[in-house]
Amino acid sequence: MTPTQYTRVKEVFSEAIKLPPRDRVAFAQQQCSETPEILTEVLSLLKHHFAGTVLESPPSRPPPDTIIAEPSSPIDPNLVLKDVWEDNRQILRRRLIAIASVMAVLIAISMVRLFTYHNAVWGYGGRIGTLAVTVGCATILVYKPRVTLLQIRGAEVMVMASVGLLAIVIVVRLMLESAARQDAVTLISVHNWNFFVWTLIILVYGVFMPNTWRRAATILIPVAIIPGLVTLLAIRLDSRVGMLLGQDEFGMPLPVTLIAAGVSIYAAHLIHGARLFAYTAQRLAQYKVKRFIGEGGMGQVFEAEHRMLKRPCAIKLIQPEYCADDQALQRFQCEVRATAKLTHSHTIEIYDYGQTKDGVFFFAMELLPGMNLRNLVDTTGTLPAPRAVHFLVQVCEALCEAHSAGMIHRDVKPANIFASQRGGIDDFTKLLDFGVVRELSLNPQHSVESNMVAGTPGFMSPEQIASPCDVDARSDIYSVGAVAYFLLTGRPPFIGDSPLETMMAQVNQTPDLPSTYRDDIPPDLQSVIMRCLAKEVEQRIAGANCLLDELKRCKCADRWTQRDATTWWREQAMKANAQVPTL
Ligand SMILES: Nc1ncnc2c1ncn2[C@@H]1O[C@H](COP(=O)(O)OP(=O)(O)OP(=O)(O)O)[C@@H](O)[C@H]1O
Repeated sequence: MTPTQYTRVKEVFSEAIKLPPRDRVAFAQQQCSETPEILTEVLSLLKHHFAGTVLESPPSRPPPDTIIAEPSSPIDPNLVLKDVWEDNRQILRRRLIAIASVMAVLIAISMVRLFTYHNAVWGYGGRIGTLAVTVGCATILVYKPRVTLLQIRGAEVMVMASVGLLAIVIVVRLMLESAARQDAVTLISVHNWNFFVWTLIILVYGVFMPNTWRRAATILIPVAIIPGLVTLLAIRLDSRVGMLLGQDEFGMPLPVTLIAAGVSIYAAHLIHGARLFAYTAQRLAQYKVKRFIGEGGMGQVFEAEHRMLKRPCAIKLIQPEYCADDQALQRFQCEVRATAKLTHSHTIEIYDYGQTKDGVFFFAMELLPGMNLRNLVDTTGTLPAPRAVHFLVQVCEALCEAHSAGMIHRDVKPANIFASQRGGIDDFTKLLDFGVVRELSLNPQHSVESNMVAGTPGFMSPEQIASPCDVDARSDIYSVGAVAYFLLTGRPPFIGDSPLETMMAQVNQTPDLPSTYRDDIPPDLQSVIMRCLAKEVEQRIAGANCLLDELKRCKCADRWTQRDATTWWREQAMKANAQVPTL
């Protein structure tokens, strides 16, 4: 189906569900009498709607001033997913068609040159093969707009690998021929050309293909090594290559391809950021996007302001690459709906959410001044016990509400707890990122995440790893214990060489006492933390309410006062100001 057809499906479905149930099918049939594929899609959605499996309309709090382009239409998450997948797949598809076509033209030109100037026939086999691959991939992509993302990535690998292989074969062959003729001048220029062409490929790929810097690095660093390997291969096949190359007065070329890879990775990072910024600014018409705050596992966060209300806010949107992943989108929607149901002052407040006409899903939340507890510990070191308890108490208060509403956070970790300054109160804590939350009331069959290991290894409970279907509120208690451990010692209870090793340790090993790493930890607080970290859920502190009581009973509770907090934040501000260079 084309994007236009999906838009039509959405329109008919949105209109149909405004009618009484008995009239909906007839309405859809009448609207789509000439387009059976649209009718099938609409009827299928209506069927699910009857069966109650379409996700319910969120949220209970606050009634968001939704900025969907057509406010009267209800959001249908199924259609959002389809729109977004379609959008991103099409961008990648079009780019690859362009790349494959350019490659095909270049190969065709080289074939003509080969024939005209050298009258040679030896190079045709490889060129014809590569031409077939590039033209074949481009043709399939042109005539099959519904290819999956995986198929597009497969085509990308085929095009790049075939062209790369052709280039390697040509260069090695030319080098060996030059060596056999003792032609140092040609050999050196082929060698330099080889580096030049790969440098060009790396730069073009970095600028042209939309990538995060990580993905660009994964692809481009190995590619940057190829020309060096090609030279080594030629030397290995004929030692005269090495001797003749030694005559190059300027010596081996600088590792230009590695430099180009570095530049490309940086460019990919800048372009990615700029693209996102423009993407956000252009699509979120009711918001003025001010600056990029940061990026998490699946979304970017921007500081913005509502144009009419002039209210500052933070906007989170799903990364375009993740739009191809239905589970990521469902997680994103789940986060908004779950968070919007909670009203506690220590839970982040959602102002607004929606999707734009072209399918970008986002939500606006309160903008928090301050920093998350991960950054707090990383920049200023471990916390005094009273301050750690001060934060933990507020986290437990937020969790009490979530748990009593049947929600488990499942990703309580320092990066998801914000130490902010709200309403004149310093160290006011906010719990964020209900991204992997699971609503207990949901039928597990309908819960997208229930059967998956989700969370952050250093702070996950053993049962979250061993039997993700069976987690209950006590899993969050374990994570709060791990957060407490981190705040006091600067490290989570287990650190493995890999995420898997950390998860295995969560399941099988007993953590060291926090006092192993720091000797001023109050014994009563240490005992609470260790009971949170019990492997057996039955031996763990039973719930957020109980943990709240236990924390409040610790001798150091209430020893961190507002005055302490204000002094701390003032000192931080002074330090930050002192670091600003004066002219
Ligand atoms: N409401 C907000 N106000 C100010 N900064 C925020 C807000 N929400 C998130 N941030 C910051 O934006 C950055 C990205 O946040 P995000 O929640 O996307 O990722 P994360 O929590 O670091 O990672 P992950 O989502 O993978 O767990 C973080 O530095 C976070 O502290």
